[in-house]
Amino acid sequence: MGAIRLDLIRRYLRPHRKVVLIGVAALVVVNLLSVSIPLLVRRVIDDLQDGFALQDVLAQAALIVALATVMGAVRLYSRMLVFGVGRQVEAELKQQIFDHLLKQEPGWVQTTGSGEVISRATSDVENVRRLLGFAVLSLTNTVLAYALTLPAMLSIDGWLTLAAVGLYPLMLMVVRLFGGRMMRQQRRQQEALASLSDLIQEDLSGISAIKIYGQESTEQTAFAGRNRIYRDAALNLARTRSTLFPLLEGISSISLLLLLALGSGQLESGRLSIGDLVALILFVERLVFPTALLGFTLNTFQTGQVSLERVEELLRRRPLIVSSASPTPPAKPGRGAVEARGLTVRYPNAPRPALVDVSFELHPGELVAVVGPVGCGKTTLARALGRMVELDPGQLWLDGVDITALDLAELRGQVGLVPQEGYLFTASLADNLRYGEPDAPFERVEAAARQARLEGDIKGFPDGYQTLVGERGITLSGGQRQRTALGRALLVRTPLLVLDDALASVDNTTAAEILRTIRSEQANAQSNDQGLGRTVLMISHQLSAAAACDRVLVLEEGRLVQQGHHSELVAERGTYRRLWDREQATEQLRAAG
Ligand SMILES: Nc1ncnc2c1ncn2[C@@H]1O[C@H](COP(=O)(O)OP(=O)(O)OP(=O)(O)O)[C@@H](O)[C@H]1O
Repeated sequence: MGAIRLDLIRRYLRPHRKVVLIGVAALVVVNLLSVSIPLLVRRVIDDLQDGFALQDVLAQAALIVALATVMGAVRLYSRMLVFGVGRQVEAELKQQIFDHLLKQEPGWVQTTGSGEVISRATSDVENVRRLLGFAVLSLTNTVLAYALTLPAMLSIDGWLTLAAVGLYPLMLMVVRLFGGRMMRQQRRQQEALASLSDLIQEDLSGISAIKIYGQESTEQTAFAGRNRIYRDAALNLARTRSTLFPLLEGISSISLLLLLALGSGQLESGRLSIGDLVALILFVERLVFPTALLGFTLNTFQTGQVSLERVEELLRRRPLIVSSASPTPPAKPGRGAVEARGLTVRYPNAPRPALVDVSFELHPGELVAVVGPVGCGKTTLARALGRMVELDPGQLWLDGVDITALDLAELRGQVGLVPQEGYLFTASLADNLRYGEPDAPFERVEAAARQARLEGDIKGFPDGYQTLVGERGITLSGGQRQRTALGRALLVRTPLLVLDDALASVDNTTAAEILRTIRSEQANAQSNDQGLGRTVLMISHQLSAAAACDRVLVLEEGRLVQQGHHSELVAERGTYRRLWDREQATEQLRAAG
């Protein structure tokens, strides 16, 4: 058995120490009462040898019943207190883990696997609850039972006591022998369960891909493999448990038999009264349960320990992307001016950087496109602007402030990032649109929907803006989903808007209308003297969309290889011209065929 992390257990229990202490005090009372009852029974039985007095017997019996009732009530109270602490710690820990998960960068959750994270946040936390509730209660109870019962037994007969409990160390040896194995098996079972949950989650998210490629049977085989591993792990653990506990029961029964056999001899020789023997039997019986329970308790301790460490490991994980300790306030009002100087981004464990030495400027109110072959780093650039990937300081500035020096919440209030796959929460369409500003009035929700060309679609939905969307709501088309994500970003008036291929599923006419709206909004802001209008960086696979922008940045293999207006770039030899020629050829083929 690994070293018990008492420091961790103490730390978790510290905020509840008053309740735990009252619970333990109640257990002391329970055990004192529990020791006094066999002693009372002994007196009654021995008094009976001297003659039967109904009044006395009834009085003693009433006392025993009263004591047993009080004992039961106090035991119930102590259980409620200590189990309550376990539940309380469980609730606090779940909240702490959830808060902690929200602080992590998205890349970590993706690489760790959500099944693994969910398993730690649920089943591991439950094991911790059992450790702090059941295990602490029963271990304290066992210690108290021994501490109070053994002296009482020894005062009756030392040798008989030794004979009765002499086999109990053997019981502990058996527990120790099986303990390490059970701990390893428990860990394997938890890992297998996490891997099974990962697969279910992944397959549910990728169900369309599975169907399109007809890979149901491959996935079934993969599931069967992981399911088998989980089943075997669970069976191994069950096998160890089911060998251990009958062994413990057997040993305690032998103890009782030994006491009866040796005790009756002592009775005959007159060295022991009947009351003494009955009391000893009652005492040994009292110890059977806490000792047998010790097996369960140690088991719970072991699994709880494993889980406690897994939970601690999760809570120790420091997010890579954090606000600066003394953040610089953003420029107010924000103008959306961006400067990148030698921007280099490398994902953790990636063999080479996704962006290398990229330098450019975005002027306030500009509409700039980013194009380039697949995997050239376009999305990474979008993520860098929203600081969704870790950056070294001194590479990227927003309105003259290094973005790593900005408070994260402030930064995200300045940069609207619209990903290609807009996520919809299970909520009304209106609430999805106002997700970034939950208190935004309905007029702004309508305006955002109008700008994102979503209004017409909403009219066709059963409950209009109140239609439930997301996982449990109606299914939106890819284009509707994208336009909702765009509307959500447009509602929050960030000075910089980054569209990461956010119009890819929107038809060309609608995409052009949306761009025109953004353009006229920029122009209005400039002519109304409301500043220069928001700056827009638009990542696109379609060069025809880039042609309508003020400027185009061309990336290739993580480097900025060209920049300029579309008309300049098509006139140059280079990546842009190559991509443009290819797009034109594809268009012509499509028109011809
Ligand atoms: N989370 C990640 N961890 C490690 N490497 C990554 C991660 N995301 C992207 N990459 C790698 O970084 C490089 C740039 O990827 P990025 O997604 O920025 O390209 P992109 O130009 O947006 O591609 P596409 O046109 O396909 O959308 C690629 O080599 C990619 O494999």
